[in-house]
Amino acid sequence: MNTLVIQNLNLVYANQHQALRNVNLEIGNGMFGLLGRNGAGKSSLMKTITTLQKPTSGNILFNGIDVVKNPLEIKKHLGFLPQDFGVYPKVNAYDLLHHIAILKGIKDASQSKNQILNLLEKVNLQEFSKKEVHTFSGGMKQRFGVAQALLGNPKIIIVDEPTAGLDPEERNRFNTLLSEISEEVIVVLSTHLVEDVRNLCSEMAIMDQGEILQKGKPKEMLVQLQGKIWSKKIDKNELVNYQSQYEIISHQLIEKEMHITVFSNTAINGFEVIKPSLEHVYFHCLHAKTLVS
Ligand SMILES: Nc1ncnc2c1ncn2[C@@H]1O[C@H](COP(=O)(O)OP(=O)(O)OP(=O)(O)O)[C@@H](O)[C@H]1O
Repeated sequence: MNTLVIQNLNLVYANQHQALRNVNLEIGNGMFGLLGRNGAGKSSLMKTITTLQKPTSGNILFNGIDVVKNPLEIKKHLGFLPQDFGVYPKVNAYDLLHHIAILKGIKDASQSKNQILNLLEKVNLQEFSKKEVHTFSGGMKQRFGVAQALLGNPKIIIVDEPTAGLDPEERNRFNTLLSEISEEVIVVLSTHLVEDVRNLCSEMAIMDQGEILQKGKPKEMLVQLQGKIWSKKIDKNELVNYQSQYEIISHQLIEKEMHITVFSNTAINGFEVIKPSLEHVYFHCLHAKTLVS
């Protein structure tokens, strides 16, 4: 079992913007979802875990070793799929993986060749090994990104917003691949898509303005909202009125009719109770934060 322990992590950028505020997390093998809107601090946390940048204070322990002091300890076990995965133009998939294998310290030529061929098969790109990577579709590039992240048999894989820009079919294929590889390694998935977390992750954290607002198992978070989510169809002109009275966690126009979803510990006249979803957990969590601050 691998472990990633993050303790009291703070990050203040040179312009004095505090991107991480006292972050504490414990992550084991499997898929961990880090959910937050744009600017929440997810990439800042990912880059700090991968040691691309140093935190202002706090600790990161990978399998018990302090990686801020010993960055190599995580780097040699790390696969990283960053948000903007740049590729060199005019280089085919096989050659680019070969180049990355050398950068990762895989020196043995036959070992490198075997790994590359296996990985191309795993991500279903074996037919395209001689095709230039910059000509790949978005989904193919992301799968190529997974292949490069898996080179060298990492114990921890960090993926930052991996499904942005993928069509639904590519997203499904990509997500299936991620969940297959997560059984024996840690996969940290940063995303603003609740759906990806719901489908894939057994543990999650919700982040906003550099802080972890809530963490745990999605299933348990859903149980906590049982019997507290209420829905009603209203006239859209009444929305402001309802907003002043209730904690509206979402409103949606469905076939020109306004449906509101409200958090309430007790029954509300005229509303029907509905089954909580992870979207409700997320929006309630963000809303509760706005009420406190
Ligand atoms: N190098 C930097 N210097 C100063 N501020 C930064 C730097 N990088 C990020 N920020 C700021 O820190 C905050 C968190 O950014 P970060 O990229 O970590 O968020 P995010 O959750 O990954 O969002 P996104 O999905 O949009 O990338 C933002 O307000 C951003 O503008």
